[in-house]
Amino acid sequence: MTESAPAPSTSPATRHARIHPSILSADFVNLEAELGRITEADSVHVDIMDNHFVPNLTLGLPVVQRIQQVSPIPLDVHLMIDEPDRWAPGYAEAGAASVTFHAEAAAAPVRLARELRSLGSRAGVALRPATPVEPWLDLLAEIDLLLVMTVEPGFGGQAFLDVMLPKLRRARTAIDGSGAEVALQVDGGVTKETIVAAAEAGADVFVAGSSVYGADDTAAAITALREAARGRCG
Ligand SMILES: O=C(CO)[C@@H](O)[C@H](O)COP(=O)(O)O
Ligand SMILES: [Fe+2]
Repeated sequence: MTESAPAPSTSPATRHARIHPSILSADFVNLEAELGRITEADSVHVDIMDNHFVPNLTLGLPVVQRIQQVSPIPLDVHLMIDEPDRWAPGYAEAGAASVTFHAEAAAAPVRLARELRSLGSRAGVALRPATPVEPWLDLLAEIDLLLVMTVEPGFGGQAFLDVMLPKLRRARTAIDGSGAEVALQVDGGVTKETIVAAAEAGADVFVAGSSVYGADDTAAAITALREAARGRCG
């Protein structure tokens, strides 16, 4: 593992909110400076979109390799791409702390998760809003992160889908019951208001794009998110 942030905990007593700003809302022409605005964060969330799995195109492996070289904080890569079985291992080889692929796109998710772990990354599985979590609850031992999308993937700046809260609660109950160390991440529409309900539903890792990069004081925005979630995770 390359991540220096604390490992996720399944104990409510020790679980704490981790804030992962998404550079999807950053200025892509000034990425190094934009990374310097989020040094308070636990990880930087990097959204990879291929214009096939989602109707948007962002950046790819060469840019992530370069970000990895200059980033002061670990990389949390979110792959919104077809054929993750083929492409995801490259991001682990680049040194990403975690690599998350979509359940809907993976041909052999368990094999892929094992490969990512063998390359030194945490392995994450992401679920679109309409994808049930139940099939994954028997596979928690095979993954390190479960991402419950709280918007349809593809774009920043959308509203948080609070209809995802029951799914988060079911995932939290299963994670706690499994004994597996699996982080429960939410991504999409996270603000200092919506983070409260997400944390109370059991999420402990929070991706925030526009609510961090849209703020003049990004450090204060990160702190406000962490404070809003504090004591509510689990
Ligand atoms: O994966 C995605 C969008 O598909 C996200 O990571 C967005 O970047 C979140 O942006 P906000 O909803 O926080 O603005
Ligand atoms: Fe994302």
